[in-house]
Amino acid sequence: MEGVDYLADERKKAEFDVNEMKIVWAGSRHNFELSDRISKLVANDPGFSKEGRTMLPRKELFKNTLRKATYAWKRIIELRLSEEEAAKLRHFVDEPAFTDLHWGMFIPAIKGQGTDEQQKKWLPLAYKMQIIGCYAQTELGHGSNVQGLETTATFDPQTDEFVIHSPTLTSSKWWPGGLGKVSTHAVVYARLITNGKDYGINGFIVQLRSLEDHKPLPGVTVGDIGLKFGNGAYNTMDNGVLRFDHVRIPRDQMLMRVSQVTREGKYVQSDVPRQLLYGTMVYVRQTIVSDASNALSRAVCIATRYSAVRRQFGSQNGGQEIQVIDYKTQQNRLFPLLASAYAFRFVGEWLKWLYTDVTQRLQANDFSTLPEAHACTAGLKSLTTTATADGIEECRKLCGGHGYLCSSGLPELFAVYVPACTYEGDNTVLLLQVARFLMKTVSQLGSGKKPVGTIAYMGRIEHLMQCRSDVKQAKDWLKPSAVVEAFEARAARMSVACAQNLSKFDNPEEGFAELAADLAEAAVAHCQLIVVSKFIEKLQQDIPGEGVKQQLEVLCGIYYLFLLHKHQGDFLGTGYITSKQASLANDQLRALYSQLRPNAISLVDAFNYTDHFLDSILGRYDGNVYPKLYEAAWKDPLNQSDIADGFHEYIRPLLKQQLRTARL
Ligand SMILES: CCCCCCCC/C=C\CCCCCC(=O)SCCNC(=O)CCNC(=O)[C@H](O)C(C)(C)COP(=O)(O)OP(=O)(O)OC[C@H]1O[C@@H](n2cnc3c(N)ncnc32)[C@H](O)[C@@H]1OP(=O)(O)O
Ligand SMILES: Cc1cc2nc3c(=O)[nH]c(=O)nc-3n(C[C@H](O)[C@H](O)[C@H](O)COP(=O)(O)OP(=O)(O)OC[C@H]3O[C@@H](n4cnc5c(N)ncnc54)[C@H](O)[C@@H]3O)c2cc1C
Repeated sequence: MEGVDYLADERKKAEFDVNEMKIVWAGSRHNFELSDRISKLVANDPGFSKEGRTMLPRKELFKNTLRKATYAWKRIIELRLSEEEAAKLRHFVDEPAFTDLHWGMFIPAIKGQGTDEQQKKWLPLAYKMQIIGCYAQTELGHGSNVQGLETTATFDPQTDEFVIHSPTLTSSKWWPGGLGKVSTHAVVYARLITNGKDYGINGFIVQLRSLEDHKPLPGVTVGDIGLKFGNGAYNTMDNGVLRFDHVRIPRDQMLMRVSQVTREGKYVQSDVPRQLLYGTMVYVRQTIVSDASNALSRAVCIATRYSAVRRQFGSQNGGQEIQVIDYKTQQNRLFPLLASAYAFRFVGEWLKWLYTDVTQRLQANDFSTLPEAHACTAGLKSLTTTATADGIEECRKLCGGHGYLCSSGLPELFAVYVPACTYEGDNTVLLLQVARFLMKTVSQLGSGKKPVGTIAYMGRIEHLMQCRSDVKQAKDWLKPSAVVEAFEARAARMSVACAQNLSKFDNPEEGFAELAADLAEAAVAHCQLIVVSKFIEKLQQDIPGEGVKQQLEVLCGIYYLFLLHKHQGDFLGTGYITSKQASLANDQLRALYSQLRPNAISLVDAFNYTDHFLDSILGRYDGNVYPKLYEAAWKDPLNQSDIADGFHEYIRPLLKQQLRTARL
């Protein structure tokens, strides 16, 4: 029945002020009002309808995305939206498109690596979308190993130009989003060669297509790399292939903030570290961490609402069956994901602060916090995207059979999200970067260099190596100091154990390769410590709203106790806790599930998602699942006629043959 709220009883159970929680989730009242206004604007505009998206063949799907992206731009101009509002609008349109890379990577690359003059020339064109750009780094042969890229940019002093060339098949650019069919320009990463010497990778702005007829320019071969995982999903994006045959660009199209080539062809390295060339990746990894909470909360919202609607078994005296959300096994799979969504939200907020801080320092030529920023963005990108991708899939399973339907919204969400574990740095490769940072920190202990920031705990290494948990009863696990020390001791001990094992190798690189799996685990322990600490720090702030802080405390407890339970081996193996204390942690975790249960629906309502954004019958705000599932089935193209296309060609002859066989 339309207009009935099937989840109303659940909503009445809430023990906190949901409107205040919406503000905590959004980060501020301003952010809440912005998201609320723009998400409704998008939801109410038929131009942004998602109807039938998963059924479209690739060409139509892609054209539909072009239409939507252009329509979004039209609305942005008509409504005179600010940059912040425009970014929100693109977010709520909720369809991967070339504009993600134009705004999310092409522009940041020019801002981060271009000189003032280069920014003055290129940014206004990009801001008005008079040129459309992408980020062309990865090649067919190399993605993770950026130093192994093969595209060359050779300086020709005769003409004051660079010659961009793809010398091998494996040097073909491969994967850049927006490249295949749309971009007119790219920031291309290539080996800079001048006076016969190879100076390694640098970025270059290269025009790819005519601004008149969109044809590839002479010497440029460009196209789409083909269909990707999932129906619809990321196939709205034109990930591309690109080859250069001695394409010439003016010298001033080399991005010259980090290093320059003079008119005479002399290579000049400025006093900023070369690692700034990787700055766009640091920026995007930070945005990916913030985005993880968006994707996970969507899946959790769907699975939580559906778990309250769905009933199986346990009817007594003809009464209703049990809501599946009341099964402890369902809670043990679902509630830690709900808690993780909140945890990732807060660590994302903190990472944004860290990124802003490091950017301001870089502008003042203070490069001291860059290694930590790199380790934090790489590690948290890896941790949050892995947990989110796995979490979305778990939510699909939590919805039983109906979760497998595209109309649940979960298959598409998973297909769109899962490449986040690979793009912007493969998650294992990124963990190994964190491990290098940890090993460097351990090796410098005792040298007088005091570890600071997220690694400050290593400064208390002697204590952390020998302390023991003093938890005596389950509720002791609610003390923040007990928890932080447990996660610090585990991370410190795992790092020190790796460092000790590494010291047994004559060649440190050989040791690093041999111990890589242990090192990656130590990196995970360090990153989990960051997330737990930032959640606990959040709770130390003044949080208004009746019951809001209490709910966040429950979520925080579930987040760390679930991790403690899942990684019990680490905590027990490093000798910080006893098996009795591990069991008490589990008792406390179960108690927290019971406290969370009446608030579960309101905690997902606090995400403030419109039904348009969720795009899920199982996650509908009103819980009116069954009639809508039934209705949706009849919209499938297969149901346009009672008799299937192909009946006369295939089914009928088959039936006839069976008839003949039966008569034999
Ligand atoms: C507002 C809207 C936002 C919307 C969001 C926009 C985004 C849209 C979303 C999705 C679309 C999809 C986008 C996907 C785009 C891409 O995938 S682009 C391609 C990304 N590629 C990678 O991430 C490659 C991964 N590889 C690397 O990062 C590195 O090459 C490596 C770190 C693995 C290199 O290893 P290695 O060769 O050992 O390093 P070196 O180059 O020798 O450098 C060593 C030193 O440099 C330090 N370092 C490394 N990376 C960084 C960095 N990023 N920043 C700072 N420092 C770095 C490293 O720690 C070493 O330092 P030490 O020498 O001091 O130890
Ligand atoms: C949807 C999508 C969009 C993308 N968009 C862009 C874009 O816009 N622009 C762009 O330039 N690129 C883009 N990429 C490319 C992406 O950045 C790379 O695919 C990514 O960096 C991983 O590199 P790779 O493919 O070389 O993986 P590989 O490095 O080949 O990884 C293969 C396997 O080897 C392992 N491995 C590799 N090196 C090591 C090591 N040192 N130690 C241990 N294990 C290792 C990995 O863990 C992985 O399991 C995109 C990719 C995808 C999937």
